Amino acid sequence: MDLGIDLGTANTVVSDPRRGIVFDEPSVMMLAQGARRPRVLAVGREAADLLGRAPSGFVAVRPLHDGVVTDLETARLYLRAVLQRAGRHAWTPTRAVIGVTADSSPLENRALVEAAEEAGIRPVTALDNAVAGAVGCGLDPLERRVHMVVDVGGGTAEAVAFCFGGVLAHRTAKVGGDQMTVAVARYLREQHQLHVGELEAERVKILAGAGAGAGDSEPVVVQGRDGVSGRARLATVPAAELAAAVRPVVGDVLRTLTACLDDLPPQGLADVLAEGMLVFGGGSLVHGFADELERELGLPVKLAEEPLTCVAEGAARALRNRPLLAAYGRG
Ligand SMILES: Nc1ncnc2c1ncn2[C@@H]1O[C@H](COP(=O)(O)OP(=O)(O)OP(=O)(O)O)[C@@H](O)[C@H]1O
Repeated sequence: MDLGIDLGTANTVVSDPRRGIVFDEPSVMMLAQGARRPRVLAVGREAADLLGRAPSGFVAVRPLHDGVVTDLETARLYLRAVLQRAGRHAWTPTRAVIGVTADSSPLENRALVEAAEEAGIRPVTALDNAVAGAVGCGLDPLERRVHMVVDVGGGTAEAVAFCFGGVLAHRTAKVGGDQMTVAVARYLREQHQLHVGELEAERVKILAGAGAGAGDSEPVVVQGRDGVSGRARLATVPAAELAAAVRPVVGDVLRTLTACLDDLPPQGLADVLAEGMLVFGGGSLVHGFADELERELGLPVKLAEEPLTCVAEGAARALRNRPLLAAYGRG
């Protein structure tokens, strides 16, 4: 079995070149703390549904923190449970490419590869999320022309420029979709005197993004608690207002992109100015994101067709591209 794995801080996506996307759920698992070793009770969406209502003795754990594995045993248990849910039997020989962040260290990559090997995957190759996403969108990272891609995840945004088998420049901002959620909640509190929880703020942010094609003033109905009376209340907020609320976070991403562009040699910059940049990851779906980048940077910005799954799809496709893995593989 061949698999491409995008093990993100927020979501895990697994792609099988023959069957398509076989797992696409939140990166969380619920464990029962047994006398000897922890037992996996639920993984992905089922585990996320238990958050905040798990009985005592159950603990929710995430396999990654800030994009890297911090506990080998947790990562191994998690990957094994995900593979089982993805339809892999314990005896099925499985090889995989797993996405990693561009600024992860060799030690951090080694930890992820080891966890995957212990979960029964062999061989495992780590590949930059940016390169995998580019492959998933049909770009060829081995050609001589420089491509630049931007992956906006939950807690980080990464800009990477590459060509001919090597990375020319990469920059990371420690902000992403989760900071946009926080910005939406703060905006509603300050401008509409409406207190909303994190889940409602995220729902509203996603809904506003989904209406992006329907015009700037498509309103979104928000449910919260009135800041003065404390009673439940609804508010109707135009999507454009929510785009304005997340603009400071988009500004942080923009500064990172500008720095990455500044790092490029003149001919590389010329390639990017002519071709534009490709954006993907959940955070890139927020209302007005690609338009704002295009306006501020003055170059074409293209949103991936499948921004949430292109990294896993590209990783799966890369498995059959030996020259690509030889050039960009990281462990
Ligand atoms: N349609 C949408 N509109 C706006 N934001 C969205 C949408 N879908 C997902 N997001 C946001 O995208 C973020 C998660 O993105 P993604 O799944 O790419 O992250 P990840 O790869 O797991 O994280 P990381 O790259 O930080 O490890 C969350 O903040 C989520 O709220």
